[in-house]
Amino acid sequence: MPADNEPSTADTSEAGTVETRREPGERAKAAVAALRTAEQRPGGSKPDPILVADNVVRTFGGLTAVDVEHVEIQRGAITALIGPNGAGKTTFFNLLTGFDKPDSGLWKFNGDDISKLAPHKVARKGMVRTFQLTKSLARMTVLENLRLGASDQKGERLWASILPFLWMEQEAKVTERADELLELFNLVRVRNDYAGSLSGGQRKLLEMARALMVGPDMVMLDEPMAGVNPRLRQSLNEHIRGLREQGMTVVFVEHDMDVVRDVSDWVIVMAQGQVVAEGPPDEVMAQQAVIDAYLGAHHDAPLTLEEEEQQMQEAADVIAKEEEEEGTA
Ligand SMILES: Nc1ncnc2c1ncn2[C@@H]1O[C@H](COP(=O)(O)OP(=O)(O)OP(=O)(O)O)[C@@H](O)[C@H]1O
Repeated sequence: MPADNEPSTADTSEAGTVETRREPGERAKAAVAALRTAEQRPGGSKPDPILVADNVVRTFGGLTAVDVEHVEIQRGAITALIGPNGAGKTTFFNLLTGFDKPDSGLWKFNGDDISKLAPHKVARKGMVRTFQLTKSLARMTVLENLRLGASDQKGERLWASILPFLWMEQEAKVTERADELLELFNLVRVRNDYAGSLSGGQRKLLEMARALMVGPDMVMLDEPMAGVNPRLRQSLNEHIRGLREQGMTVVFVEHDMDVVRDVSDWVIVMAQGQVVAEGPPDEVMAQQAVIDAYLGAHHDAPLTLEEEEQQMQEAADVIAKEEEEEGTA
């Protein structure tokens, strides 16, 4: 966990374990408080940035999907990345986490240049992401999915072949960590169920839990609420805040402005590949230019997963009815 990676003043204090446990939460409060003094302009500097990106450009043929001159992410805070469809948010996520290659650009995480690293190496540095459409493997159990999330931690094939006892110890630790996360995300009951049998919301929780298997410093969530029913949304919100309380930095892409207002400490607005506004949620969302750019482009927003599922169900019902009528004709 990040709390273990970072220097802890409480470890050397006389306050003992209670103080040690409380410390990440206090660090989170300090990080959020420090943001109040941050510059409210695109590319503005942050008091304690964990990620700094410069001149990140990605083109697809003639289309410039991302053209970010400079952006900084405050350590220990929750930053929302918003913007109309096609603004470049997911592409920017893909670039930062090594899932796509830029035309140009340099970004540093915890001071290290990670701009040319493959995704698993980025994860080892402490930066992990989840995907807009969940990537959990349907034919594997929930526990197996989690264990897979840790598979980049060590060269386990090497351990397995040379030092089977150490490998088994590592395996036991991975399962222990998985069980902790199952508890935290209320997934204990479905531990041995196939991931494919989970609801949309439970899959989002699994995806988030899987990202945490490597003990990251920063988590990037791509549309964590998409396809999640309203009942589970509140619980997901709390989980996102919980990541901050544990000392993690969170960046998330979200279209639902209520969620953004509710969860984020800072908002970065992208449009046409560029960062066009930054600031605390209420201030940013009150800007007319942001409202126009955002709402204007949402008239033709794609369907949510729920809407898509509903449409598919309706289509299936129509087909079934037609087949039934053909059969009786
Ligand atoms: N692999 C690709 N090939 C060609 N064009 C792409 C590719 N990936 C993204 N794009 C284009 O780049 C632009 C930015 O897309 P991106 O998915 O990053 O936007 P976004 O802000 O995440 O949108 P949304 O909110 O709809 O997810 C869009 O015009 C998109 O069509």
